Amino acid sequence: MSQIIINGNGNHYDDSHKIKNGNSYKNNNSSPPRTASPIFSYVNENYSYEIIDNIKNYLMARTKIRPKIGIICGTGLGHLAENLTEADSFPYEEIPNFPVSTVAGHAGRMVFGYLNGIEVMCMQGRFHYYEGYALSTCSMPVRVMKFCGCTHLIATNAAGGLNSSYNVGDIMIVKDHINIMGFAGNSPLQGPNDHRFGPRFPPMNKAYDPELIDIALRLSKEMKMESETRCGVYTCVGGPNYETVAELRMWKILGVDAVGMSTVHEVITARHCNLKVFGFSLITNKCETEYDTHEETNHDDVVTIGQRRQAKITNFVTRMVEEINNLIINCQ
Ligand SMILES: O=P(O)(O)O[C@@H]1C[C@H](O)[C@@H](CO)O1
Ligand SMILES: Nc1nc2[nH]cnc2c(=O)[nH]1
Repeated sequence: MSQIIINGNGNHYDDSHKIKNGNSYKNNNSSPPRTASPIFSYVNENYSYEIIDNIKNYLMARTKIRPKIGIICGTGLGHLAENLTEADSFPYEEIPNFPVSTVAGHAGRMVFGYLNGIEVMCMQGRFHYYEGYALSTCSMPVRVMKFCGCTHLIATNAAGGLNSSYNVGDIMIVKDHINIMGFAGNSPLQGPNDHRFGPRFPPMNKAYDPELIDIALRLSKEMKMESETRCGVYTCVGGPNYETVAELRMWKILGVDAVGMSTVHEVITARHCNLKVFGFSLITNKCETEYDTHEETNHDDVVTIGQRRQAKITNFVTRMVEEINNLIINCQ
C-alpha cells in the first residue's frame, strides 16, 4: 500500500515510487524539489519503519563509514562536523523524505566520517518544533542513526543558563530533563507504536547514561575545564520566542538549570530505540529572571558564543567519542 508523505515544502507525493526507485535519489536533480520552508503542521507525519529503512539504505549505499556513535550538533556547534576526515556529506534536501533545516547557524546536512580515527555520523543542524515540524519529525533522524548502526547518541544544544551560578560559555552536562512539552500531551512517540522501534511505554529514569556522565565529569577535570563544567537539568520549550521572566522563575522553582528548544524529544526517541545517550548544553546566555534589566536574549549572540567556544567543544566531544568507543570495544 502506498503512503502519502508530506514533504518539507508541503508537496504531497506517493512514496511507493520512492521505495521502488530508491536509487533515483542520488546527489542529482532527481530529488523532489524542496525549499527551506516546511509546512506548518504539527500533525505527526508517518515516518514508518520502512521509510526509515529506506533512508538508511540511501545513506549506507553512499558511504563506507559504519558509525556506532551519532552526534547532533546544536546551534552554532556545527563546526564539529568540519573536523571529520574522509567525510561524506549529505545535504538534507538530497536525502529522500528528509525535512530541511531552516535555522541560521544550522548547515543542514548529515555528515559521515572519522573523528580522530573513529567512525561517526553527525547531524550538522537539527529540526525544531518551532520550524513547523512535528516532534516525531524533529527526532526522526535519531532513528536513522539507530538504523545506520549507532549504539550511542551525543546530543548537543545551545541553551540559556537559568541556574544563577552558570556563566556564558559554560558546558552543562545534562543529567536529566523536564519534558515541559510532554506536560501538554505532546510527544515524539505519540500515535501508534511500532514495536520494531521500541516499546509502547519506554522508561525514562536513566535517559542520560550515568556512566557517560561520570566519564564526562572525569574528562572535564583531565582537560582542566572543571570550573566551566556544570551538571544540570535541561528543559525544552516550543519556541521560537525566548522566555518571559515569570516563565523562567516558574521553571527555576521546578529545578530547571538550562532552557533550550530541542534535545528532549530526540533523547526520548533515542531511549525508545535503546540508544545510550550523552547530552550537553553550551550556555550561550544568561536567562533574565529580573524585570529591571536592559539585557535581551538574541539568536545572533547564541550563534556567536557557539563559534567562540568551537575549539573547547570540539576537543571535549572528540575525547567523549574516544571514551565511548573504548566502552563499545570493551563490550564486544
Ligand atoms: O538547536 P539548539 O537547541 O542548539 O538551538 C537553540 C534553540 C534555538 O534553535 C536557538 C535559539 O537561539 O538555539
Ligand atoms: N528557550 C531558549 N532557548 C535558548 N537557546 C539559547 N538560549 C536560549 C534561551 O535562553 N532560551
